[in-house]
Amino acid sequence: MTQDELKDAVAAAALDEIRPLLGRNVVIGVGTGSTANRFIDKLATLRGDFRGAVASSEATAERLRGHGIDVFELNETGTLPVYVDGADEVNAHFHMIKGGGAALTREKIVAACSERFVCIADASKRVGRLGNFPLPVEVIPMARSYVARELVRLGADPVYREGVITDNGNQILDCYEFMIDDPEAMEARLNSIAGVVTNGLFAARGADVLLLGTDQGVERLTPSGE
Ligand SMILES: O=C(CO)[C@H](O)[C@H](O)COP(=O)(O)O
Repeated sequence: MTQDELKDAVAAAALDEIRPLLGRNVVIGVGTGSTANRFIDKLATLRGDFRGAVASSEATAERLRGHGIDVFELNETGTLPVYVDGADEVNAHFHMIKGGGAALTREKIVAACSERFVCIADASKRVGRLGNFPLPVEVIPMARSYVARELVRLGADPVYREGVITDNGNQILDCYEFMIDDPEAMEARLNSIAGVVTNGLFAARGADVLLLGTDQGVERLTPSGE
């Protein structure tokens, strides 16, 4: 199967995963990226079965609205039952690198506010150790050079993602050559650098369900193996 077919398969599986959670008053969290987009397109078929969605990016909000799905501000909704999103890498502990699409901050906020994180990913995203994919760090623009120097001190090779402004008006440094042995500790360490808004490690709050697209079908995996 092609990578696009695998993305389609996990998007369809996510629909089955969330269907029992839906209801007239239910608002769900929706992520960003090409896999999430496929999920959004399929979600449109369930439009009458739930109230609407909180989007993790302006692009996602626009796509949802394009399908006639109501988009809510997170401040209006309280805790969400489920958040569905892709990942750039995911390890055996369901820790992830995210933010390839520069939406990491809002993704982390919506994930934090959701009872369950359903990660949808094709098999190429599964890794033993996080870090082959360059780790994105969102920074306040005036702090970019300072944060880059701090990242070098930590062993990374940060590269400014030129021309990209996040939905929050900030900039992105992508950390190359940065293999991560302890994702939780590194997530906290990076967040302690002045000027860092968020980093793309989702470890303190990883995925609760991983729907992994493989040539043999979609595997449904949970940290406990249930
Ligand atoms: O974190 C993200 C966007 O900020 C995406 O979830 C991640 O980049 C995966 O994207 P795709 O589904 O296109 O491979």
